[in-house]
Amino acid sequence: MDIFRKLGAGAKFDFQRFRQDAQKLKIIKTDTSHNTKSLDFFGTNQNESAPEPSSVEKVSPTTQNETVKEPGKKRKRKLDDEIEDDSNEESESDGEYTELQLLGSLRSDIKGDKSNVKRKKKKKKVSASKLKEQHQEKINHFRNQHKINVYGTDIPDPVESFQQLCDEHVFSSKIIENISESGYKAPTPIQMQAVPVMLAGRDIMACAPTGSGKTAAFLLPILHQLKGPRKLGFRALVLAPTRELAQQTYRECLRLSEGLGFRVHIIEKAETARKKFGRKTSQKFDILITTPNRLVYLIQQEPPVISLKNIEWLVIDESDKLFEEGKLGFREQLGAIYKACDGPSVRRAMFSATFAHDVEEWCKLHLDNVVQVYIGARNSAQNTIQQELVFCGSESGKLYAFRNIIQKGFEPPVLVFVQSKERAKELFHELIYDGVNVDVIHADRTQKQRDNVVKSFRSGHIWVLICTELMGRGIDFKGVNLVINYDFPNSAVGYIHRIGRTGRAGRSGRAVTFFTENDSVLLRSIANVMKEAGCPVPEYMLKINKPNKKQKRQMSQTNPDRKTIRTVLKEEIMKSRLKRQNMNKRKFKERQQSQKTKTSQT
Ligand SMILES: Nc1ncnc2c1ncn2[C@@H]1O[C@H](COP(=O)(O)OP(=O)(O)OP(=O)(O)O)[C@@H](O)[C@H]1O
Repeated sequence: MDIFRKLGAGAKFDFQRFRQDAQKLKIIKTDTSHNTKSLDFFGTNQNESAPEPSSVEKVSPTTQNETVKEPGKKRKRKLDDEIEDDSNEESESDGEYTELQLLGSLRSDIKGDKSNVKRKKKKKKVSASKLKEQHQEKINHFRNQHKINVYGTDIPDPVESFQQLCDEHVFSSKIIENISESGYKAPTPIQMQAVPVMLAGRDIMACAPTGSGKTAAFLLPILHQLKGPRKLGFRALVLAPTRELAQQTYRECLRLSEGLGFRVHIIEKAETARKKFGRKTSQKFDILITTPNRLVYLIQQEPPVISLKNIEWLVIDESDKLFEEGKLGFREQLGAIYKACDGPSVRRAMFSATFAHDVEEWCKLHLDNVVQVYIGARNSAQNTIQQELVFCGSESGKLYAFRNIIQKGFEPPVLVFVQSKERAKELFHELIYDGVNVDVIHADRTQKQRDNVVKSFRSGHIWVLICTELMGRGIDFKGVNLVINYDFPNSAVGYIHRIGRTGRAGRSGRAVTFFTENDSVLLRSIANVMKEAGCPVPEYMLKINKPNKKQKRQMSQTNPDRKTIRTVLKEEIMKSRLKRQNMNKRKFKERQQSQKTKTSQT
C-alpha cells in the first residue's frame, strides 16, 4: 500500500517521536548502529530532519544500507515494486523487517497495518494448521485404504511408491534399480509404512500377514542407511529362527544390495566360522544374517570371534518364534545377542506375521519410543488363502483322504506338514510307494541334503515336499498352490504360519487341514482363524469349549500320540473287521445270558 500518496506532500515529520512510537510498536529494528543518516533515502546527510514525505519508503534489511536516489518515474515504479515485494515478504517473513512511516494520523495506519500483519499471521497460522489437518486426513485415509494401523508418537508418513523413496529419502538409483529388477512394482503395505519408520531411525514392531514382503521392508532402509561398505565390522544384524530362512534372507539381501559394494555374510557353520574368523576378518563385513544359536556360539568364545559393538540395526525376524522359551525356543540366545548389541546408535526392528501378547508387551517396555505397525487384523491368516478342514475319522483315514486329493488331481507344488520327522519319513515311504514325485525335509537330514531338497522343490523337480515345523515359518517357495496339514498344527499361530507358505505376494492359494476327534481341543481356535479370514466354518466348531491354559501349553510343547502312518492292507482290514464282529457277538451272548439269569432269579 503506498501510504505516501495518501498523506500528500508537506506533512511535518517528527522523526524522534516516530522512533519512540515505532519502537513501542516494535515495528522497527532497534539497531543503534543505524543513525538517522542511514535512513535517509536520498543519499544526503540530514540530521534528525525527516526527508520530504513523498521520498520516505519502506526499507527492507536488504536495501537498508543502499543509498536510494530521488525516485524518477522509473525509480518510483521500482520502489512500488519493492513495496509490493516487501509487503509480500512481510506477510511471509516473521518480521526481521524495518518499516519507516510518517507519524501523526499514521498511528492508526500503523495499528491498521499491525492488525493486518496480525490478521495475516493469524490466517497463516490458521491456514498452516488447516493444511496440517488436511494432510493428516489424507495420510489417515491412505493408511485405512491399505489397512495400515500404527501406534506410537510422531509416526513418519507412509510412502506410496518406491520412487518416493528416491524423491523424499534420496535412495540411490541403484537400490531403486535392484527393487525393479526384483519385480517389485509397488511397495506392499508393510513396506509403505515400515520403511519410512526405520529411515527415521525409530525402533519398530511390525506385524503383517505371511507373504507380504516383510523381508524387503527391513532390508531396504538398512541398505540405505548404511550408505556403503565400511571397514567397521558388522553394522546390521538379521536374526532368523532357521538356517533355511537365514539363507533365503541372505539371498534377498544380495539381490537388493547388488552393485552397492556391501559385504553381506551368513554364518554357514559356527565351528568353521570360529576358525576362519578373527577380529580382523570380521571387520571387513557390513551385514550379518544368521540364526541365534550360531551367533551366540561365536560371541561367547573368549575372546569373542565377532564384535557387535558397531551394530546400528538389530532385526529380529519371526520375532515371536525367537522369543519362545523352552528347548524349541531361542529366548536365551536372543537375550545374549541383544545385550551384545550395545553400541550407542543401535536400533531394533521386530518383524513377524504373528505377535503373542507377551512379546508385544516386552517390545513396548524395552524398545525405545517404539512404533508399532500392524497390517490388517492382528494375528490373522492371509486372506488370499482358501482354507478347508477335512474330518478323516481316524489316523488311517488321513492316508485315504490324502490319496483322494491326489486322485482328484492337484496342482503342484504342494507342501505337506506333519508333526515330527518320524512321521515325515513314514508318510514319505507311503507316497513313494504310490509313485508320487515327493521328497522330505527334516532336522535329521544333513544340511547338504536339506539344501538339495529345497533347490529341487524350488526348481520344480519335486512336486510334493513333506516337512515339519522347520519349514513352517518364513520360507518363501514361489507359487506353492496347496498346503496340506496332514497332522493338525499344535497352535493357531503355527497354523497361520504353515498355511502362509501359500497365497504369497498377492497370489491365491489353498490350505487343507486333516483332523480327527483327537484334534478337537484346538479345533475352535483354527476355526476362528478361518472365520476371521472370511472362510466358511461349521457353526458347531465355534461352539467347542476353548482349551484351557494347561491344555494349550501342553500342546505347544509336546506332540499328541498318533498311530503310525502306514497303509492298512485289505486283509488286515478284513481281519480287524472279523475280530470286531466276533467281539460284538460274544458281548451280545453275554448280555443275553445275564438277562436269563436275572429272569430265573425273579
Ligand atoms: N513390493 C513387492 N512387490 C511384489 N512382490 C514382493 C514385494 N516385496 C516382496 N515381494 C515378494 O513377496 C514374497 C514374500 O516376501 P517375504 O518372504 O518377505 O514375505 P514375509 O512377509 O516375510 O512372509 P513370512 O511372514 O512368511 O515370512 C517374496 O517372494 C518376495 O520376493
